[in-house]
Amino acid sequence: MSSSVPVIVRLLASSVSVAHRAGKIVRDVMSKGELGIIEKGKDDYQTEADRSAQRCIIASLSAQYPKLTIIGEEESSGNEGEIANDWLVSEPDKELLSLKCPANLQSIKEEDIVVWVDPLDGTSEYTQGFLEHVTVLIGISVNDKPVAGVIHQPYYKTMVGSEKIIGRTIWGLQEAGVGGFTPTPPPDSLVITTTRSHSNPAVEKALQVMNATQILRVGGAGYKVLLLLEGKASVYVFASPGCKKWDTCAPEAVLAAAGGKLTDICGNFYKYGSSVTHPNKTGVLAAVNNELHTYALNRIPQELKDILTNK
Ligand SMILES: Nc1ncnc2c1ncn2[C@@H]1O[C@H](COP(=O)(O)O)[C@@H](OP(=O)(O)O)[C@H]1O
Ligand SMILES: [Mg+2]
Ligand SMILES: [Mg+2]
Ligand SMILES: [Mg+2]
Repeated sequence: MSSSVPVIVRLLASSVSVAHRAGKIVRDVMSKGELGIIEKGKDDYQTEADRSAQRCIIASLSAQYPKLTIIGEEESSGNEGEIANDWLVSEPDKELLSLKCPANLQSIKEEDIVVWVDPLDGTSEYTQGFLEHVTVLIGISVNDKPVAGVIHQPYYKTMVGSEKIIGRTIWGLQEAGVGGFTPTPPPDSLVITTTRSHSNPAVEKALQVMNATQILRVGGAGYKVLLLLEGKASVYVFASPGCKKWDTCAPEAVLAAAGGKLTDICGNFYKYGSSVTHPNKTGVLAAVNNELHTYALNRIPQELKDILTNK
């Protein structure tokens, strides 16, 4: 049956299942307590959870979709050996298989798709115990544009009767919409979200000029976009390089499917083709709708935009 489902929809359904599995790996590494932290650069860490979750996601997706281009945040050491069988996920999420595929994506082939994987977004927060901020991100792009994405939150708790369910998976597909959560309108006053662990004077300058009633400093691009989707903040501002394509691909896709917009701080969209450079050098500006995006864009001083674009 699934072969009659367009590849974009199948891939999204598979990504939902595999993100769920990767989330369990993230929790298991934490409960074992051996994080295996490696410092990749200044304020830039990798743990056993980042490495293992990425292996699970890439092995599972490439086994089922061998012609995809998959780009993951973590470098592979090349001598990791066989992957555990229970890390290989092959069942797509059944409900998502019935999603209506937008007409322009129906005949897209595997080889036309670039997948951006952030196995653990919010690593600083993970190591410091801010576990709600942690997400697993799988972004699906076609012709440079994020068209679908998954944001999985491994530590989100829901009560179903007296039973506690851990983890949730939010997804979005261009034109088809979003799922896995209840979209909520933005707050009445301007609430901004930004980095918790990577601030600098340019980031602070861009926040000062916004005239916000509240600033929520949280970890991860995925979690910040979740705050937008759930009506806790209306704008995400990060006037600094540091985020990469794997940080923004899935969040941009889900936010766009919900009616929002994610660009750089000059208002330009990033491109997600296989040959682009990884850093989002000109920062991140995201909002729940076009009006708030334009408001924030106009407030950012030209001087800051010039610094980030090296003018
Ligand atoms: N100055 C910087 N150096 C390295 N990574 C940065 C960075 N600024 C942002 N990032 C990356 O962008 C993501 C969101 O950052 P933040 O939480 O500060 O908003 C994080 O992804 P990872 O946790 O997946 O590495 C973080 O590492
Ligand atoms: Mg990282
Ligand atoms: Mg990240
Ligand atoms: Mg990461």
